[in-house]
Amino acid sequence: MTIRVLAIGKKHESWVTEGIDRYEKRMKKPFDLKWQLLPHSSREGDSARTEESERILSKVETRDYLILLDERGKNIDSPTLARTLQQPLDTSRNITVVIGGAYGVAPSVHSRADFTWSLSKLVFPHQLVRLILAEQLYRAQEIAGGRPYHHV
Ligand SMILES: C[S@@+](CC[C@H](N)C(=O)[O-])C[C@H]1O[C@@H](n2cnc3c(N)ncnc32)[C@H](O)[C@@H]1O
Repeated sequence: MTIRVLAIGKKHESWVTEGIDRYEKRMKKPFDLKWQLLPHSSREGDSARTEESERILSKVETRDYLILLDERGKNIDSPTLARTLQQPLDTSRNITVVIGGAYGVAPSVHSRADFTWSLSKLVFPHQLVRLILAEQLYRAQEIAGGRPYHHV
C-alpha cells in the first residue's frame, strides 16, 4: 500500500528526517510512504491558502482516497486508523494524505477530502505533523499485521 503524502513546505528538517527515517525503515511491504513536497506560497493569508490548495488539488487524482490532516477533523484511535486505511486498499484506491501550509487549506480541499483526520485539537507545526504521521502509519501497519507494537 503506497501512501503518498502531499505536504506544503520545504524538505524535512534534520530532527524530523531522523525520526521519519526510523519509521520508514520499519515499514514492510505492502506499506510504503512517498513524500511529495509542494512549495509554499509567497503570499499571505487567504491568498496563500488558495494558491497552495490549487497546487495540492492539481496533484490529486480522481480515484485517490484523500485524507486531509486538520485539527478540526475527526479524532480517531489507532485501530480505527488501521481500518480506515484498509478501506481504500480493498477497493484499489491510492491513498493521499494532505498536510497544509501555515494557513491550512481552502474549502475546496476540505470538500474533496474523503476523510478529515485530527491528530489533536492542538495545532502542531507541519514538520512535527510529518513525524507524527510517519509514526502513526507505522503503528497502523503493525496493528493491521497483528504485531505487538501497539498496546492498549
Ligand atoms: C501550522 S498548521 C496550520 C494551522 C492553521 N491554523 C489552519 O488553519 O489549518 C499546518 C498543517 O499541519 C496540519 N496540522 C497541524 N495540527 C494538526 C492537528 N492537530 N491535526 C491534524 N493536522 C494538523 C494541518 O494539515 C495543517 O494544515
